[in-house]
Amino acid sequence: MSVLDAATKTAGASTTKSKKKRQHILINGKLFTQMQKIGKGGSSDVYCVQAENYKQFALKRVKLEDCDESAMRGFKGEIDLLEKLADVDRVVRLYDWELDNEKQTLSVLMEKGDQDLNRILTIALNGNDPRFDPVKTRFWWQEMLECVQAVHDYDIVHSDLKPANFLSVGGKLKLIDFGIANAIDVAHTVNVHRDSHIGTPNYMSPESIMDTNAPTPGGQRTTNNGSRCMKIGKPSDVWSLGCILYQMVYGRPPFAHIANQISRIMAITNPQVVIEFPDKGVGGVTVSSALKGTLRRCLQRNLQGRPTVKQLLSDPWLCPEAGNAVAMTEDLLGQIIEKVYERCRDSKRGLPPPDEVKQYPASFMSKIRHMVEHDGVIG
Ligand SMILES: Nc1ncnc2c1ncn2[C@@H]1O[C@H](COP(=O)(O)OP(=O)(O)OP(=O)(O)O)[C@@H](O)[C@H]1O
Repeated sequence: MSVLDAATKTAGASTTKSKKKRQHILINGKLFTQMQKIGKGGSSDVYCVQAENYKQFALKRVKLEDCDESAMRGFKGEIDLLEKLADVDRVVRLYDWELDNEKQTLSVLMEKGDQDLNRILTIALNGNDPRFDPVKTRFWWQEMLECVQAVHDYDIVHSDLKPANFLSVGGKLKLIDFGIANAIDVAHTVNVHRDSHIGTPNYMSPESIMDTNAPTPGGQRTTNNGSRCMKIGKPSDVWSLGCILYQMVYGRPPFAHIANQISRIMAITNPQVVIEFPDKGVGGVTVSSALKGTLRRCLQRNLQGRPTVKQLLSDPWLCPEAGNAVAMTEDLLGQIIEKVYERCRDSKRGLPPPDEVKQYPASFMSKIRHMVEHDGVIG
């Protein structure tokens, strides 16, 4: 669209007819009043619309003019997925959709959310005195995990997890934008088409960046229509979740400090580039060992080593910690007592002197923290 077109479309130069068109929309015969624009994606605009009963919905309008066949398949795939997930509480509800061949638009009517997580994080991180808040972070982390677990239960990999794709609906997070998600087939790995409008690589896993157009040892190839495909599995979603958690803690995703996009992409896939996990988060707030452990495990380039979302939901970091304390299990306490008992029974060394005993608490605590941070297990 030319600058003039754009100016006359949005300025008062529109006719009554076009004004009416903008304000009232029919979707499969049902009338809606178009309100304000509430979001914008790479391929769509999202509006708040009101039904005749005053109920509000979100309407995603996708312009199909410049879409090729594979992009069309992608949009259709998204609708199929949303229909399949209609009863999943953690996925934004699809109410209706309509393809207008004449106007070349796809309209998708959905449950309306309040704001996306990107907006929530931007406000929190750009405020006057931004500080990493473990309580809020734990809340959002659990919410995100519940969302992703809900789709993983259906063997669906979202594959484009980023803060903007989590929507807060009445204080509860829900997933949106299944544009490049796909059902997982055998071996929990799928080749997923990713079209040309890739945005930021900040949340993309190393394996999703690698070009898998070359045949793999497993013999899987990508599409034969020349489109670029990637190998994606549930662990890719876990990496992306780790990037979002990292952003909440340290103020930016792990590779966002690398300004050049190509260098950033190369850093994500290069195992020599080590991810730093500083002891202090945004505003100098201490980052617990358990949290660093969770981050480390999600952000492993070796995807087999990453925890599942189910494991993350019972991860030590989600268990409340008080200050410098660590979570204790019966098994772990048993191991500690046994170690002390063995030491006391060592006739060659004799009973431990008081100075040695005084060091036990600090020494055991540091070992437990190391176990939590590096192995994600206690006991
Ligand atoms: N149901 C909804 N309720 C409220 N806001 C929404 C809703 N769906 C989308 N949005 C807003 O619109 C933005 C874009 O939506 P969406 O991610 O679905 O579009 P897209 O064109 O598929 O984007 P992308 O370029 O990420 O593929 C979202 O980040 C969100 O802010």
